[in-house]
Amino acid sequence: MSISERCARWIVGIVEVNKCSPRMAHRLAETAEILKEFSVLFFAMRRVAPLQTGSARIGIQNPQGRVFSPQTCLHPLCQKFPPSVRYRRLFLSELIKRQEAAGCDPLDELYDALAEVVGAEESSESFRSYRLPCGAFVSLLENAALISVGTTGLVTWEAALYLAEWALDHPQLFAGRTVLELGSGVGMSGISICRSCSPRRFVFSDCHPAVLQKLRQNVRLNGLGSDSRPAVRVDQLDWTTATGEELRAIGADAVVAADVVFDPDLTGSLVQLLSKLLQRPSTEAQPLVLICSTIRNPQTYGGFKLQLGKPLCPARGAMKLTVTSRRVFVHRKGGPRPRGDERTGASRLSLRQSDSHRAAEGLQVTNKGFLHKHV
Ligand SMILES: C[S@@+](CC[C@H](N)C(=O)[O-])C[C@H]1O[C@@H](n2cnc3c(N)ncnc32)[C@H](O)[C@@H]1O
Repeated sequence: MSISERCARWIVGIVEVNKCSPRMAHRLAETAEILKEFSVLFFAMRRVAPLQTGSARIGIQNPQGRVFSPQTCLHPLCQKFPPSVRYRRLFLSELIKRQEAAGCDPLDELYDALAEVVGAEESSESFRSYRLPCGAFVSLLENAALISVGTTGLVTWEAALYLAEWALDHPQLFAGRTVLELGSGVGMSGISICRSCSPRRFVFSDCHPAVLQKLRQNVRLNGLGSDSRPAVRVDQLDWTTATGEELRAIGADAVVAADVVFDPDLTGSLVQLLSKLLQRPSTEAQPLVLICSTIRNPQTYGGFKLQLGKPLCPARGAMKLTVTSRRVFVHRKGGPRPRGDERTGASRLSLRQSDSHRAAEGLQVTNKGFLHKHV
């Protein structure tokens, strides 16, 4: 009997029981939630430690423990876009160890999968897949190291997840628009926006050749291209050299960027670029410009805002963008504050990473200055 047949049998069994047991219905719903959480953590290569709590919560010693594997290491997505060899090895060893310790017979398929990764060679790149709220995954080829070949652009940074999550909550700001992303890196925010916010056109951009190569690969892997909907392009665009003409030709109605404020030597050119993007005749609408940042060094970030204030004449405007360590909010100035449950709601892209409690901030940049709020 195949794993899926065995699982199906188990789930049917539970559903049968569930018909006459509210307690079981509650347990089934809890199990489904834990499995989803596991699947999200596994495919985004997050720490395997929650396996302990998760397995304790749904009881790894009984057949339920077996449902972890079809949602993770035995899921077809794991074949198509596998997480790193090292991660799979750790995950499988832990899963098998826990099942054995609980006196339960691990599935043969788990031993087979472990044997496969024990002998496999480690690579400097592997896939991370991020589950969108609609249930689909964005799968990205990323490097293992945060900095490699002289760039930070070969991994997804936390601000990209925040930006994606915020955009997914505000699709109306992107629907039908031409969106330009600056410093796209491996493409997480942009691909999520393309998949969930219905822009008309999306232009990814970066300056580094290795990043552009990986970005193009990821865009293709996620079914996007010049003929897709939205129509997508990947441009080489360097903040230090991009001209006003080049930017006007893109014709962006919205500009987004995640984690682009990290180097004090670059902030000047980034601010100049933003000014060029916002310089439009008074008859034309200003593009919406949203920058999402992780604040690692308050001096670097403060310097960015200081420079942003100078050429763009700081002024108070109509919208505030708020980023917390878990979620991003926008609300009209003087309008209703985000609801309490929105503030504390669980992150939909599972943003719990090592630096998730670091301060983060979102800015809306206008030609009159920027609007922001620290949290
Ligand atoms: C920290 S990474 C962020 C990548 C992605 N936005 C994310 O959050 O995952 C910074 C990105 O900015 C790009 N970058 C740095 N300097 C740049 C410049 N002068 N022009 C264009 N892109 C630049 C890097 O190549 C890199 O992809």
